[in-house]
Parts: sequence; C-alpha cells; structure tokens
Amino acid sequence: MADNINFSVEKGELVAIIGVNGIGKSTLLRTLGNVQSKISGSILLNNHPLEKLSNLALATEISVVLTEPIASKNLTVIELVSLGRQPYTNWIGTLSEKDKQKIKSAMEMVDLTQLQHKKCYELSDGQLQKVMIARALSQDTSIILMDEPTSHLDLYHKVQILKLLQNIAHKTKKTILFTTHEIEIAIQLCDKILILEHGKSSFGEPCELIINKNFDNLFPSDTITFDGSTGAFRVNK
Ligand SMILES: Nc1ncnc2c1ncn2[C@@H]1O[C@H](COP(=O)(O)OP(=O)(O)OP(=O)(O)O)[C@@H](O)[C@H]1O
Repeated sequence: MADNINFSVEKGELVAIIGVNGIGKSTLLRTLGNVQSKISGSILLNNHPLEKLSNLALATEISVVLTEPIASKNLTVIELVSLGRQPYTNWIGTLSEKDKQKIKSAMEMVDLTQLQHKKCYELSDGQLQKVMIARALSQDTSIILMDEPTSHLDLYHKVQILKLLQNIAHKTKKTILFTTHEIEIAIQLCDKILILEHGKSSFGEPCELIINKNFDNLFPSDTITFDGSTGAFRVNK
C-alpha cells in the first residue's frame, strides 16, 4: 500500500492518480467520494471533514463514476444522463425546467445530443464513457471523481476522453480527479499528478515530478525506464 501523503487539489484542476496495480488508486478514489469509509487520515472539503457532510450535501458536491458496468444499459442516453439530477428532484423524480436545462447542457458539453435517444447498449465504449461524464456533469457538482475513465478505449479515444476532461475542468472550474494507467497521456494533459508508491508517494505538476525523478523508479528499471526528456517510458530489450 502507498504511504501517508498530504495533497490538496484546487478548483479547475485535472488530477491523475497513478501507480502500479494494487497500490490503492481505486480505494483512494472511492474514499475521497465517501463511497467507502477511510482506512486512516483525514479528508477535508472546503475545510470541512468529509464525513461530517450530509448525504445530500455530498451528492451536490461530489459525483463519482466507478468502473462497474452500467446496470441500466436498457436506458436511453438522455434517461441515463437524467439520473444525475436525482439529488435535486422530488421523490417521484419529476424534472424541473432547471433540471432539463442542466441535462441538455451536459449532453452538449460532451457532444452527445445527436445520440440522446439511442439505447446505451447500442453505444461504443467511448460513447458510453461520454454518457457517464455527462451524467456526472448533470449532477452539477464542483468535484468529479472517475475510476479509470479510459479503460477499454483505443489510444485516440483515451486521448479524446482525457482532453474532454481537461476542457471541462478548465472551462467550468470543476475539479476532476481520476485514476489511470495512462501515465504518458496524464503527463501531457493533467495539471497535477498523484503518484502512489510504497514509502515514497509524490504529488505535483508533471514537469516538477519529472525534474524530481519521481517517475524513474515506478517500474523495475531492468524492464522499463523513464526518459525525462520526452516524458515517455522505454522498454529495455
Ligand atoms: N491504504 C490501504 N490500506 C490497506 N489496504 C488497502 C489500502 N488501499 C488499498 N488497499 C487494498 O489493496 C487492494 C488493491 O487496492 P486497489 O484496487 O485500490 O488498487 P489499484 O491501485 O486501484 O489497483 P489496479 O490498478 O489493479 O486497479 C484492495 O484489496 C484494497 O482493499
């Protein structure tokens, strides 16, 4: 498991959580979203302990997109995106004009309007990931947490999704944290990176992490080395 580390994330930042398999990336993300109880340490949201916030306050501050397959693929795109409005609707789930507007602009932001009446089972993995982002956007929280948003995508679609997240974070001033194994893309697109490592986790801007050689020992050096001049990993043949 990774050791103790203090880090703080600001408004409008896109932050990647990286580290080897099993180091605790998803556990940390779920803990930040209060989806699971914390093992140790403290989490402050605007200086308030996370666990003191009511469920409603949490649902309007933090949206969480996990990796579990969507249970409701029989829903249309617009129906799934509308689920993001649940914290705001009454007990029968009636959507107000404001709810409808938020859903519309969430779909516009990820370019899904044309597909809004398609069933989710008809979509590609990349389109489905955009639906999940739109659902989080319609929830209208200041923080979005995503577990491996680029898994199952080809290189182009990985870049497309992470550029979309970067654009959303910078344009809307939302804070977006996500776990990933796409370290080289994260170096190019993220404002900050949290590297989880046994005994020496680190956090900062990609260039400062490169200068401090924080990527250099992430993997066994007899197999993979990091080239700080290009920000890329090389396989040792
Ligand atoms: N701080 C911790 N203390 C004790 N156990 C932990 C801690 N963080 C994670 N774990 C445990 O370690 C295991 C792996 O954690 P997790 O799935 O979060 O890793 P991951 O980095 O997301 O892995 P992967 O990259 O393979 O998805 C889980 O069983 C989890 O319960």
